[in-house]
Amino acid sequence: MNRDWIATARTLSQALPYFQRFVDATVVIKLGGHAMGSDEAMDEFARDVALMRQVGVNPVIVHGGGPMINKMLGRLNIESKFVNGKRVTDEATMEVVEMVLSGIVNSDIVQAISEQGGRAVGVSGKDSGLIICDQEDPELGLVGRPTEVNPKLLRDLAEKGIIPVIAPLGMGRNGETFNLNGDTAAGAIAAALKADRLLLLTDVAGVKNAQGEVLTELTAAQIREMVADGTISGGMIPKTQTAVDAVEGGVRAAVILDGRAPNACLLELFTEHGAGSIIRKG
Ligand SMILES: Nc1ncnc2c1ncn2[C@@H]1O[C@H](COP(=O)(O)OP(=O)(O)O)[C@@H](O)[C@H]1O
Ligand SMILES: CC(=O)N[C@@H](CCC(=O)OP(=O)(O)O)C(=O)O
Repeated sequence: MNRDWIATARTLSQALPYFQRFVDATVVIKLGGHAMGSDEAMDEFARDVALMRQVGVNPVIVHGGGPMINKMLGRLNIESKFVNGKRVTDEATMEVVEMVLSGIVNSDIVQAISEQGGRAVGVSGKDSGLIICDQEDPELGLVGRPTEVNPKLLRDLAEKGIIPVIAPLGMGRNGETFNLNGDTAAGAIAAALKADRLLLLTDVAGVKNAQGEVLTELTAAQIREMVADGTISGGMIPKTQTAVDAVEGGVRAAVILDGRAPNACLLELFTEHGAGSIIRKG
């Protein structure tokens, strides 16, 4: 018999204890815009998500789309400005953000999962009171800070085997639409669901120290120091902050990993190897 088939059967057999460990587990996956490099990467991600559902995991997808928003704002000659990894969002920018996140990125992910045989439904944090926000900081304009998350919709979907795909938007108390950083939205949802894992998929192998080495385990105290001394900067600031808030909010563990690596989610969940930087309650 072809040796490759033997290896495949063996791999499946070795995954059994991991499949058993994660049956009924809730795994919130944040797919960053930079991790959605190509159609092939998207298809592979979608296949991994469909497989997770097939073996009894409840995946909940929260996506970003920063690079796609930048591109559309560029086409419309609207300037992009970021403060500590968050987009300064005026009304014109908010319209474009909502259009790109809900209208393009969200539906692309839903379609990709459906093509792999998964049942996915696209929503935003504005649907069914999922994410209620206050303004985070007047300097950032219409950027929200989640104050209340109502995960009932997500539980109902999970019960029916449906995979929610969530655009990071929030609703203000007066009906305003807020732009949320994708990591922030994923962390708030993971905490509300008391998820077993929060996987933050990005375009680096993990959190790097000043020497450029990936740290496989990190504590909240280490992260605070690395943000203060500038070792962690830009988009990695909300990402690490999210990981800390999530584990302090009841998520078992958060992992920052390279979403462009082949089968990144499967590697992390179903093999001994693991991947990226893990943050546990410390
Ligand atoms: N200490 C660090 N370790 C790893 N990446 C870092 C660090 N500090 C800053 N970064 C930057 O953070 C980026 C990831 O954040 P971001 O671009 O917002 O990703 P995403 O679009 O996936 O949310 C990396 O590409 C890297 O340039
Ligand atoms: C407030 C804020 O910054 N919102 C983000 C939402 C998208 C996002 O988070 O995209 P990535 O995960 O791909 O970076 C933005 O406007 O770019």
